[in-house]
Amino acid sequence: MGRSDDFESVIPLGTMLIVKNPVFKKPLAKSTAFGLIVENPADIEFLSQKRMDALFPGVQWKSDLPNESRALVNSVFWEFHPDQDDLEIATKLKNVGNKAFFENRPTDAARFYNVALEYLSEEEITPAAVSILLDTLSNKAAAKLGCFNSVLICTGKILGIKGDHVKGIYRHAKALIGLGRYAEGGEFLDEKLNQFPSLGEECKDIVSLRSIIPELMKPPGKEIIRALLNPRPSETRLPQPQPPLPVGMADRIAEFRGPIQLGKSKVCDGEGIFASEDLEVGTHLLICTPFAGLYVEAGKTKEFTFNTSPPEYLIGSIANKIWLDPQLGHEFYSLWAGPDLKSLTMDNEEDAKKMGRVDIGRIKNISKYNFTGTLYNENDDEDFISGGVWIPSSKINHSCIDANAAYRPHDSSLIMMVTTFKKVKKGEEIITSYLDAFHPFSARNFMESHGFICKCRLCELDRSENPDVIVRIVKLLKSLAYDHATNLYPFDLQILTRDLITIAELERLRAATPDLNACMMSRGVLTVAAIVLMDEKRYTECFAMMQKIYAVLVNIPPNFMHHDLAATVLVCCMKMDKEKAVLEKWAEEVRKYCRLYAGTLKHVRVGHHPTVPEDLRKFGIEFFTDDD
Ligand SMILES: C[S@@+](CC[C@H](N)C(=O)[O-])C[C@H]1O[C@@H](n2cnc3c(N)ncnc32)[C@H](O)[C@@H]1O
Repeated sequence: MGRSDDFESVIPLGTMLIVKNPVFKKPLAKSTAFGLIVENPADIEFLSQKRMDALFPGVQWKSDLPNESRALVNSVFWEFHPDQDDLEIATKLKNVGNKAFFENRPTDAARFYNVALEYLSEEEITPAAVSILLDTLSNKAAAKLGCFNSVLICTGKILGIKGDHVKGIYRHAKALIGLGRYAEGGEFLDEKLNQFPSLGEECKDIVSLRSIIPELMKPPGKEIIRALLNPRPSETRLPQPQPPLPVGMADRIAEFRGPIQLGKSKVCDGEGIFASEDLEVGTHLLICTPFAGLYVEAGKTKEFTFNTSPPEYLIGSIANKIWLDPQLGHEFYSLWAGPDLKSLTMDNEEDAKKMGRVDIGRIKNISKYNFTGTLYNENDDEDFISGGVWIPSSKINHSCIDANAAYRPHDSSLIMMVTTFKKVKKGEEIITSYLDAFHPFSARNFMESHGFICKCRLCELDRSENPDVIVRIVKLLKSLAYDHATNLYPFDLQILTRDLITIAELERLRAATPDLNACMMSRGVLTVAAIVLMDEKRYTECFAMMQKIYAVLVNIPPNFMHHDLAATVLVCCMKMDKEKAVLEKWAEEVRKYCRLYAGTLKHVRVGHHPTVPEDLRKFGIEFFTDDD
């Protein structure tokens, strides 16, 4: 719980703990101090002195602190005096709970509120205690971030005592909305607003919550899609996160499911997601919030990882969430838990029981095999951390080269969007790429990262390739002049000629399967094709090489390069005076990747060819269309 130098961040002296499976160890390998650790939050039960007295009357606990020790620790710990009454104690615990909540420790907050509630009997409650009980329940409801079923229990109690409790009404409606029960949330608010007409005046938040419900019931609009896709700033020395969503927008984004359904996967033994109708390019399939996620700003990652690591943090959040709201376990444990654990299903009675409990081993596996996000580098405080586990998108399987949909988690809001980047036929499986295809075969080790052997066309070809050819490809790629450390190309005609011969050999080595020639996407080849040949005005050669790059590129989920490479082909076509139909075709490719990657055609201004719209006008083509 909390920081050890802040006495109110730990539970007060005299609180009893029932601890199952405690272990005396260091919390992290790098920690200097040992502590009594439990991995599973469900293995600790906190009992107030009051509840202990009620459960075990007359029992004298030998472990009471000796006076000399008490004098030593008095400045650090806190406890209740014997002359304090229940209401005072409950109030103090509630306030400490609030403090924990504001310090972003919602689970600690929930524990303090639980102990506070032990001092507030709901049966024989005095009028003075009503307000503190309502406050505590209401704050506990707010602390249960994302644990909406438990929130409804708290708010149900509040509204049973006081039907017009403003925060209770607001949090009840928020929980119904969080559970996707939008219509019910709307009806509930209408009923309350009718019953208590002054409510709208007292709480503008209730009125604005009511007003966004119709929007939540529709597919997301363009403004939301653009904000979610808003790219990371380019041209910065350090990786920068995407711009944050406009204030208040996250509340207006609903969980969204496009025309998809679950089914038995065609690429693995488990489940997958399938198109339930023919899908166009750019169809949004999913918008969802993470079950557990983490965003840490650049510059704060060292401080964050002092006490924990990102995987440990996620495992802890998931465990706490299921502990606070066991019903959430039903959804979470339906995810793939790796080759060594049998998948659980609610259809099986034994499984169903297990799905309401905190099972740390299973949580660890599920977090590992279903994690999406930036990889965290322990030594780099200047990079941000963004990642998590999203339940709906976790059902999507992988192919290095034949993907048809892209994952796009927004860096700081952690809202995930999945969108098709190819046409998909009804009944076809939705496939994404967990890792880009242009990583060499040796780096695409899915056994290590995800517990499976990828059998996509590219992996099968790489696997069956003569080892000498693989060694040759690696050697050829290394010999290209592009310098990865400086991002520079040491231009000289002789060097370029040598590189062109090397690239021609790379092409020949995969001549039978040009769309599987992923080394055409390496930085060395891309720099020669898209920058050096273009600068040299050798458009015919540039166009020919870009065609080969494009054959690979179209099968890879769109990233920051796609629109710029399409624009390179388009510029070559203009320079070569190709017919208008060809220019139209490539202009449409540029538009497609601008929309897919950034959600707006204006993205054409970012990259090496910002004047494409003006250049196209000379050929009678308008780049910007009415729908942007
Ligand atoms: C994020 S889950 C995908 C959904 C999963 N198939 C399920 O049943 O819930 C990732 C797991 O799916 C399986 N998987 C995904 N793509 C695969 C592929 N191309 N070949 C074999 N297994 C794959 C692996 O077991 C992997 O660890």
